[in-house]
Amino acid sequence: MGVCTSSTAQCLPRQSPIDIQTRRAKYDSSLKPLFIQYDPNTSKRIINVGHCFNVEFDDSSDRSVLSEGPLTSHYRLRQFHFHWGTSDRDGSEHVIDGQTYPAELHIVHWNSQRYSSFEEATKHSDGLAVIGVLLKIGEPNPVLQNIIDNLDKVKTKERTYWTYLGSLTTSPYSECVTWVLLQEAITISSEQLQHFRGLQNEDEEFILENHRPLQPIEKRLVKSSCK
Ligand SMILES: NS(=O)(=O)c1cc(F)cc(F)c1
Ligand SMILES: [Zn+2]
Repeated sequence: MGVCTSSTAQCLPRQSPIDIQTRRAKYDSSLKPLFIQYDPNTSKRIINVGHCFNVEFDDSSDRSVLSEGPLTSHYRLRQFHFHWGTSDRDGSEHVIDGQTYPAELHIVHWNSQRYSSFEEATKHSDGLAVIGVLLKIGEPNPVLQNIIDNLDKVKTKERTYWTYLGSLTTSPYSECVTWVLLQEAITISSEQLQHFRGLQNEDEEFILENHRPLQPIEKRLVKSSCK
């Protein structure tokens, strides 16, 4: 069945982002640790896509992959990007117990085990896996400063996470994403974050914010990898 890009009779909508109500998240002992293997040499370029900037990767082979966790296939790294707000008070897309964060990193992967391309994968309910990392204001983050060369430092040890079935948070909002939201935020300084708001879109207007409003959780269950 193809994915829904809006609520239709056949399927309850599974839109993103959502408010993660941690007390309602259910511990699932079958959830395995994430397996993240990134080769920084697969990074290609930074491109301004109008509403944000994407750091793109060479996804012509499985050199940078995500598997395990809630996933039953291996997913190939495609790009990462950020969402932010007009001030440090909000900007993240996901919200934790009603708490917004100043920004959110999305590391986008597509199911290269089952599909032949990113574009094809977005048409299927198990097509993408996006790691969401919340950013909080704190010390300047050297990794963010050089995130391209240090992507593998973003992965790492036993990270605990929430996971749920959702969608792209920008048009066409395809319901093709298994979301894996890390429970530990990383820091970014207010000055580093200010650089994001200096980006301009195709009309040379500053991109002051680019986060989508919260979407209804409907009947979905958020699972947690830890008690
Ligand atoms: N923001 S998001 O991670 O859901 C996303 C990822 C993507 F590859 C394409 C999109 F349009 C949106
Ligand atoms: Zn995103």
